[in-house]
Parts: sequence; structure tokens; C-alpha cells
Amino acid sequence: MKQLKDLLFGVSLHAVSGSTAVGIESIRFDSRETGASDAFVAIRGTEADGHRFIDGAVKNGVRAVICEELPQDLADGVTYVEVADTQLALAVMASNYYGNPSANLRLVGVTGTNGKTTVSTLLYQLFKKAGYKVGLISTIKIMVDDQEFPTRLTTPDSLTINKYLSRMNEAGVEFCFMEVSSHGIAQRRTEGLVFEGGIFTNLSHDHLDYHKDFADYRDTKKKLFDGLPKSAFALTNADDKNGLFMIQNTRARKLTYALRSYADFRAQILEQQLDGQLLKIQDNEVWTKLIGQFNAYNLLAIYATASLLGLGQLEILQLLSGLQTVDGRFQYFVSKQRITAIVDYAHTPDALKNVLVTINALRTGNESVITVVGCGGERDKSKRPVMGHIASDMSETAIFTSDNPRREPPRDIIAEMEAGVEPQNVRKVLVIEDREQAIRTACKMAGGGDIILIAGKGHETYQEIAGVRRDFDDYKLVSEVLERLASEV
Ligand SMILES: CC(=O)N[C@H]1[C@@H](OP(=O)(O)OP(=O)(O)OC[C@H]2O[C@@H](n3ccc(=O)[nH]c3=O)[C@H](O)[C@@H]2O)O[C@H](CO)[C@@H](O)[C@@H]1O[C@H](C)C(=O)N[C@@H](C)C(=O)N[C@H](CCC(=O)O)C(=O)O
Ligand SMILES: Nc1ncnc2c1ncn2[C@@H]1O[C@H](COP(=O)(O)OP(=O)(O)OP(=O)(O)O)[C@@H](O)[C@H]1O
Ligand SMILES: N[C@H](CCC[C@H](N)C(=O)O)C(=O)O
Ligand SMILES: [Mg+2]
Repeated sequence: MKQLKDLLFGVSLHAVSGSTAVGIESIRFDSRETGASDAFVAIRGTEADGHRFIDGAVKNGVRAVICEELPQDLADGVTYVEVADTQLALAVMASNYYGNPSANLRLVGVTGTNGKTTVSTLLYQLFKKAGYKVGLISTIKIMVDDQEFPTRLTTPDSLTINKYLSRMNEAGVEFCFMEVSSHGIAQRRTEGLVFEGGIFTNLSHDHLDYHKDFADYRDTKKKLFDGLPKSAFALTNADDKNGLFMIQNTRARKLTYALRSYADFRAQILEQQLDGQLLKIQDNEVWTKLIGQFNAYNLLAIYATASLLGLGQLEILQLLSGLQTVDGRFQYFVSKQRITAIVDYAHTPDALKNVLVTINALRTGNESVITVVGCGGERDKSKRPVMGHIASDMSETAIFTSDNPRREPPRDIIAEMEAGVEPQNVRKVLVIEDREQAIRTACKMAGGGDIILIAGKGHETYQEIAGVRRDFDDYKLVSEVLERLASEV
């Protein structure tokens, strides 16, 4: 049990009805999960208004209600607290509930449209290899040192974040790397966390369904840096058009990295092959298994962060060369028929373009590139024609298929992708709604030397159609199909 008044420490209160000297079992923001002696925080969401569920929470026995507007009828024995912003209050209360765990470790947040999972996961890997206890909060999973936990969101709600940070404290974790998504910032999920550093990767088209416009999306990401304390570092990509903008108002120490512009940390690509690339980072050469210009940026950001957190230059370079690719990020194999299959999480126009640029740069002869791609349902629709254009323009064959249609008709999503295909590319496009059949077809079409790119779902092990999730794994499927085809010849 925690005292309500302790949980409210640091929350600015508009009005209070009842005593704050009461014991609270748990904090909840979903009325359906409330129980006796809990505190219910009413949140105005995108679909529902949590204030409508206050009565339900009270019926379940909650002892306190945190809201933006006090209800007309107040129940006896329940304390009502009115605040300006319940999402902010929830984050501060979550941090208080778990004893402010972010202050007991060295927390670094990674934001940007693409590269967050790659940078945070590789930082986790690097610091583990350097011998530290490390935490990770990412799209793929949450790690409390060696213990793994599943996650559904890139940046979880503030109670979940603080719960895992507190477990990290118990496990003696020293560094934690976490992805900070724009939804997470907009919904104030990371408010109240004590960051030692913030990293900006890049900004391009995504989530314009959720954010009003590009400027709103950009300004939301910038808030991570605006909120950093003076003692923190703010590391940005100086080659990105919005890189310097991100850190312009921060109080933290400003640092830059770049491949093209002047910057504190610089790198250059010296050589590139399918199984790795040679980079020059701050005058030192290093061989890495991760390829593509986008990964040169990611690795440079990792180098800079590790050095800002106190690791030595040579140690970092050595560790960089040992890093393994992240699941579903340019994950590839070459089959017996010499077909290269690449599974990549590119689900934005920029990511898809970068991956295809990288693939095209690796071509040595007249190999064909077959791209299998779809776009998620109930997510930014304006990405669809752009991704349709990129896939058809930069491949010999593009098979448009389903990603996670969620509750949208798959055919409609594909039609929006087709709308972006230019006349000269129309003949390159095949439509196969069923993702499994699309992948099978790509495998049958490919010959020795050809490259199959399966984009959009990366590490995901499910496909969500009509609101139902079923098992689905791009990498597993393509490996099985190519192996079967090889054994048939
Ligand atoms: C659009 C969005 O971000 N939605 C998130 C949001 O839910 P919401 O605003 O839709 O909630 P709502 O359904 O309107 O309900 C409002 C409130 O009423 C409560 N409620 C509702 C019903 C009820 O009976 N009783 C009750 O108390 C709800 O618990 C909620 O507190 O708040 C919820 C709790 O934190 C999140 O789980 C939910 O994420 C949904 C599942 C989601 O899919 N989010 C995606 C888009 C997302 O956040 N993605 C980013 C990735 C971005 C990237 O790629 O960069 C991420 O960080 O993962
Ligand atoms: N620095 C980068 N710049 C551009 N594209 C990148 C970069 N890093 C990775 N990508 C591409 O974007 C895809 C997604 O990468 P990653 O999962 O690291 O991004 P993310 O920011 O975590 O995405 P999400 O918003 O879904 O969490 C990769 O599969 C790759 O195609
Ligand atoms: N973090 C991204 C993931 C998109 C992945 C794609 N496979 C999809 O389901 O749309 C989002 O929430 O927009
Ligand atoms: Mg991610």
C-alpha cells in the first residue's frame, strides 16, 4: 500500500475532495482492471473518454479518482482529485509509485522515424558485451538484463515503463536504452523520467494519421530534447534536415554526428558487401556486419553514445565489429539456389527506399529484385501510394500484399498502394492479397542470383486480419519455401 499523498508528489492539483491520506493498492487507467483500494486515473483517449468510466471504477471499489473534471455526484469514501492533465499526472504518479526508478540507472532515450529499435537494441548488445548489466525497452521486447518480457507497444504506458525500470533497479541494471515514439511523447508516457541522454536518428513520413501534420509530428519528437536536464546529452544527426532543430531549445549538452556535414562524431563508408561494410569512424577503420548507409548512421550514433557514456574509443570499436543484426532488420540468408532473401521491417517510405538503395548498390550483374510489400491497416494512409511507387520503381517485380490489415479490407489498402504506381511501372506489379501466397510466388519467380525483399513486418511473428492475430513469420516462411524448392530440383 502507498499513500495517495505520496503518489501525488509533484502533480499540480486543481481541486481535491476527500482525504489524500489514504492507502492505495495499485494505480489503474482502465476501469475494467480496477479493484478495491485502487486509484483510477481517467484519460481522454483517441476512442473513448475515461471520465465516462469513473462510476464503473467506483463500483469496483476504487479509493481515489484522478480526473480533469470532477463528476457531478461524488461517492462517499472516495477521494477525487482534479488535475489539468491526467496523462501527465499518471506518469508522475507511476514514477512515484515505483520509487522514481529512472533516477537509479543511466537512461538513454532514442527517438526518430526510423532506427530506434536498431540503435537501442545494439546499444543494449554493446554494453552487455562490455560487461555491464543492461536494460532495454523496445518495439521487439523488454529486457531486464538477461530476462526477456514481451511488449505490444514501442513505448509502453508510463506504469509499464516504471514497473520494468524498477525491476531493472532490483536486478542492479546500470544502463537502460529505450525507444521513445511520437505516440509515447504525445501521450506523455515518458514524462517524469530522468534521462541521461537523448538520441535523434532522423525524421521522415510516418504517423500523419495521428499527428495533425508533419510540423506537429516533428515538434512532438522535439519535446524529448526540450525536457532533458542540463546534465544530460542531446545527440543529433546533423545530416537530417531537422537534426539541429531537435536540439535548438534543449538545456542539455548538444552533440552532433554525421556522414556528410561537419559534426562532433563523423563516419565514412569505405567498402560495402552483402555480409558487411568497412567504416571509418573518427579516423579509425572498423568492419561491421550491418550494411547500408542507414546502418552507418545507426552505428555512428551508437559509437557516439557509448563514448559519451564513458567507454573508451578502442573498446567501442572492437565491440562495434562484433554486433549482430537485429531481428527483422535486414535479416538475410542466401539459399542453396543462390537466391538472397532479405526480411526487413521497412514500413515507412524512407525505410523502404533506403533498403532498396542498399540492395541496388550491392548488385553486381543483372540480378532481379523482387519486393513483397504491404501497408498496415488503421495506420497513416498517406504512406500507401508512396510506398507503392517506391517498391515498383526500385524493383524488377513488386508483389503488393497484406501487412497487418487490422480491421480494414485488405483489398482497399492494396488499391491505395496501386494508386501510387507510375504508368511505366504498372507492368512490374502483381497483386496477391494473401501474404503467404505472395511470398511463395516470389520464391518461385526468383532464379539464382536474384534478391527477394520482404518488407514491412520484420521481426513480427503474427499477422492481424479482421482484428484477429494469427501466427505468421516472414523469415521462417521464406526459409522453408526456398529450402523446399531447392530439394525439389
Ligand atoms: C492510438 C493510441 O496510441 N492508443 C493508445 C491509447 O489508447 P486510446 O487513447 O485509444 O484509449 P481509448 O480506447 O480511447 O480509451 C481512453 C481511456 O479509457 C479507458 N477505458 C476504456 C474503456 C473502458 O471500459 N474503461 C476505461 O477505463 C482506457 O483504458 C483509456 O485509458 O492509450 C492506450 C494505453 O496507453 C494504448 O494501449 C493505446 O495504444 C494502441 C493499442 C496502439 O495501437 N497504439 C499505437 C498506434 C502506438 O502507440 N504505437 C507507437 C509506435 C509508434 C512508432 O512506430 O513510432 C508505440 O509507441 O507503440
Ligand atoms: N537510421 C535509419 N535511417 C533510415 N532507415 C532506417 C534506419 N535504421 C533502420 N532503418 C530502416 O527502418 C526499418 C525499421 O528500423 P527500426 O526498427 O530500427 O526503426 P524504429 O524507429 O524502431 O521503427 P518503429 O517506429 O516501428 O519502432 C529497418 O528495417 C530499416 O529498413
Ligand atoms: N510501430 C509501427 C509498426 C508498423 C508495422 C507494420 N507491420 C504495421 O503493422 O503497420 C506502427 O505502429 O505504426
Ligand atoms: Mg521500434
